[in-house]
Amino acid sequence: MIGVFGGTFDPIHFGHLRPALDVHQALGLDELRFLPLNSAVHRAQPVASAAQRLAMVQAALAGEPGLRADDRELARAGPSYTVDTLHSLRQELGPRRSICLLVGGDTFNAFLDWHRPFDILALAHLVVMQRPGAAAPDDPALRAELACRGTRQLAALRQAPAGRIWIESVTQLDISATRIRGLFAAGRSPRYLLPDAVLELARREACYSAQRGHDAA
Ligand SMILES: Nc1ncnc2c1ncn2[C@@H]1O[C@H](COP(=O)(O)OP(=O)(O)OP(=O)(O)O)[C@@H](O)[C@H]1O
Ligand SMILES: O=C(O)c1ccc[n+]([C@@H]2O[C@H](COP(=O)([O-])O)[C@@H](O)[C@H]2O)c1
Repeated sequence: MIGVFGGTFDPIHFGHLRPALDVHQALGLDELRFLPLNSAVHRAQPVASAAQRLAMVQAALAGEPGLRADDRELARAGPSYTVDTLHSLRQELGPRRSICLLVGGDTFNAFLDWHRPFDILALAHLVVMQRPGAAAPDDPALRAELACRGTRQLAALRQAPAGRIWIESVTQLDISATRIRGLFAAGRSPRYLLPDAVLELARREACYSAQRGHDAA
């Protein structure tokens, strides 16, 4: 099984990395790929450049077997729709391999508003990185999908290439990229919220200096 974790990663931080490693280990994934988006379809555009965000993801994953960066969204012009990314991955991996799309709990709650969500579910399983003890989603349509597609059997994820929903309780770290950019912009250190190698790269490249930050507090 292959895991796919898309994000803005502006910058990548421990709130992405630890839950993703929890999922990697819990599901016994062969590989987990991190895909920085190019052009966001649902939020403000990133502050750091595509090359900088990719370099930060690569620095964060260096030396961790089974985790790697995948730059296919950056190589594709136009909006980074997840359905297009999964089509591209299917071409690479073939129709039978299980693909697990990792999403944070908050992101999952808005999943039915994504571009062609049911095509996404035809291409991949959804793995929701949930806060331990979190409530079920509010949206009745999403609850209905969860009721029929949800599984606690790993074999169900392995047997079908796509279409199931798995909820995984993960380490909860109250860290966001917005807060990290805010600390940079305020001239304060975000150390211990993200890997040192990412921090050094962000400093060296001045990715989030006060002048560049859109959302500096
Ligand atoms: N602390 C966290 N714990 C668990 N999941 C997270 C955490 N932060 C982000 N995620 C999830 O990681 C994915 C990518 O998130 P993203 O790159 O937008 O990071 P972010 O910190 O939320 O960024 P920003 O603050 O710029 O919105 C999303 O599915 C999101 O739900
Ligand atoms: O394809 C879509 O319609 C879509 C809508 C919202 C979010 N996504 C993807 O979800 C991932 C997490 O988004 P974000 O904003 O939390 O970084 C990222 O890979 C986005 O491209 C995708």
